Amino acid sequence: MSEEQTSKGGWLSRLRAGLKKTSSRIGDGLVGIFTKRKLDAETLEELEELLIQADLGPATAAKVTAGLAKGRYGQDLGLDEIKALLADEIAKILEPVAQPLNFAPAASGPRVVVMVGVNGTGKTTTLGKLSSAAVAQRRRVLLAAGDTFRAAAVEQLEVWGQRAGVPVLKRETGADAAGLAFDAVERGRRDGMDLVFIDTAGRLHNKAGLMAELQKIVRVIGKVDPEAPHEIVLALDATTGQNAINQVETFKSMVPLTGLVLTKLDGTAKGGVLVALADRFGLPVHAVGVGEGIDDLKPFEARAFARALVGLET
Ligand SMILES: Nc1nc2c(ncn2[C@@H]2O[C@H](COP(=O)(O)OP(=O)(O)OP(=O)(O)O)[C@@H](O)[C@H]2O)c(=O)[nH]1
Repeated sequence: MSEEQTSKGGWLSRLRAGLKKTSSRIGDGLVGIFTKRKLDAETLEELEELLIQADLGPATAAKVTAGLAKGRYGQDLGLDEIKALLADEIAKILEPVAQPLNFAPAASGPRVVVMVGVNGTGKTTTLGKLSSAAVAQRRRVLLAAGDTFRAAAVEQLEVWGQRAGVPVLKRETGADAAGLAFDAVERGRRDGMDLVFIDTAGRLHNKAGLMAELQKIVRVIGKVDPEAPHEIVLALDATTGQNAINQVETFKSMVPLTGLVLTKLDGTAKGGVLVALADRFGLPVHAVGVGEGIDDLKPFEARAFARALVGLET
């Protein structure tokens, strides 16, 4: 087995292990619904309810159930067939959004990526992991510690910078985050970086304060490079389940989001929320986090995720 296959196998088994709580919930539910029963109105209703409980949300659960039932009404299907059909329906929703973050520089200069999200969703960790992945692809990365409010957040980003082997631009606690972002983009251009990753604070005194700060960061970056920021990525914590939907709505109303990352998929029973997010917003899902380590973030793969979600082996 090649090194890539080994690491991919490792990654897939970690994804499966991470999604175990979600997949057990779905798998056990399916056993209860389909053992010795046909695909009829009652079983389909129970399936839809199960998918809602697994955080797919009502609209997506209805869509998946209808897709699965189409042309199969009244049939007697085995459990593995049901799982495979379910995975196919889910993969159909996920495929269009499975788009890895582009690590190539933009035509206008370094690709500027601003990471936004509520406190503790994994912004800093994700940027550390993304930096490491980009370095592995021989990209030159600059990290900017835009959460200037918390000294601990800056320190944490510095630790990640050391681990990934990339420089970290920081300022004293309380410094203007937009000013720091401006400097980071300028320095990134001057130093010939491929990527400038900008961390931001998740919570200010209130929503209006956060909105003003994020909008200022975006505006100021645009003064250095009118095309920037090229990406505004929202980090979402999968353990919050349906609340992730509200977070997308909130951040979308503040800044033009270009993509999502979903963290903490390890050990949550709410992994199905990713399907709801994909269906509802259609925003690219760049990566999923399945642990706290540097290698625990991988480009999101629709089919592998869908099959792991329903508890299929491969
Ligand atoms: N289990 C698990 N933990 C994660 C994952 N991603 C991040 N974490 C942990 O979640 C916690 C919060 O992550 P941070 O990266 O500090 O989150 P943040 O959004 O930057 O938070 P603030 O700095 O408070 O704004 C840390 O303890 C991380 O190790 C993941 O995929 N799985």
